[in-house]
Amino acid sequence: MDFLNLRILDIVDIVFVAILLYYLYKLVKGTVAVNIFIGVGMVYFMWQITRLLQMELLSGIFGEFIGVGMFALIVVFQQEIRKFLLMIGSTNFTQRKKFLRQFKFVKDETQINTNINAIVKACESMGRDYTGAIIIIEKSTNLDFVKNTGDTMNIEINQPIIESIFYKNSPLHDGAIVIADNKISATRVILPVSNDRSIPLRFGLRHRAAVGITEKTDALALVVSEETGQISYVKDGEFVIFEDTDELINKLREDLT
Ligand SMILES: Nc1ncnc2c1ncn2[C@@H]1O[C@H](COP(=O)(O)OP(=O)(O)OP(=O)(O)O)[C@@H](O)[C@H]1O
Repeated sequence: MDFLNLRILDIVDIVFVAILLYYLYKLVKGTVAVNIFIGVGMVYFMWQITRLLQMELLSGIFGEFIGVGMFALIVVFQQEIRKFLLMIGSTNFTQRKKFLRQFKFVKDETQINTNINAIVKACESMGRDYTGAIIIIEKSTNLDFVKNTGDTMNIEINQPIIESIFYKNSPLHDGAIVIADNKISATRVILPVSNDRSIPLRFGLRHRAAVGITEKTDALALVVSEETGQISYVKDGEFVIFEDTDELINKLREDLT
C-alpha cells in the first residue's frame, strides 16, 4: 500500500505538473500544434502495436522515428518552446503593487475607476466614429516582449489622448497600445495573432491579435471595429459578452482587481 503514502511534496509535485500542463494547453490551444501532438501520439501508438505483434521491420521504423522524435519535436515546436519560456520568464511578480492585486481583498478602486472610465469612454466615442482601435491592459504578465515591437511611451491616460492616438491620420494609429498602471506604456505595438480556427471569419487581424495576446498572457484587450464600430472585450483568448458599456466597465473593474 505504498502508493497511499501521499507526501506533501507529492501534492506540490502534482500541482506543478498541473500548472505546467495548463500553460502548455494555453500555448497550443487552437493552433496546429494540437494536430502535431495527435500525429506524434499516433506514431507512438503504432510503434507499440507493431512491437506487440512482433512486426520487426515496421516497429524498427517507428522506433527509429520515436528515437529521434525528441530532436524533431524541438525543431518543429521551436516557436512554441520560445513562447512558453518567454511566458514563464515574463510573469512579473516582482512589482509589489501588481502582485498584491492578485489578491481580491486588495483594491485601489479610485485609480481603477478612473482608468476604466477613460478607456471605455474613448472606445465608445471611437466606435461612434468608426475609428478602429486595439487597447491592451497589462496585468501580472510582463508585456515587454510585445512592447519592444512598438514605441515606448509614458503618457497618463485620458480620453482625448487615447482617441488622438487612434485618429486615422495620426502617425501612431497603426497597431495596438499597451496600458500599464494608468499609463500608456507603448504604441504601434505588433501583437501575436491567434491561429484559433473557431474565431468567426468576420473578425480580421485586429481581433485575432486581441485573442492572440490574451490567450498567451493574462492581459485584457479592448477592440473597436473600424467596420462596425462595435466594441469587443477579449480575455483569456475569449470574447466576453456584455450588454452595455456599464456592464463592460463593471467586468473590467472585476478583472483588474
Ligand atoms: N498583429 C497585430 N497587432 C497589432 N495590431 C494589429 C495587428 N494586426 C492588425 N492590427 C491592426 O488592425 C488594423 C486592421 O486590421 P483588420 O482590418 O484585419 O482588422 P479587423 O479585425 O477586421 O478589424 P476591423 O473590424 O476594425 O476592420 C491594422 O491596420 C492594424 O492597425
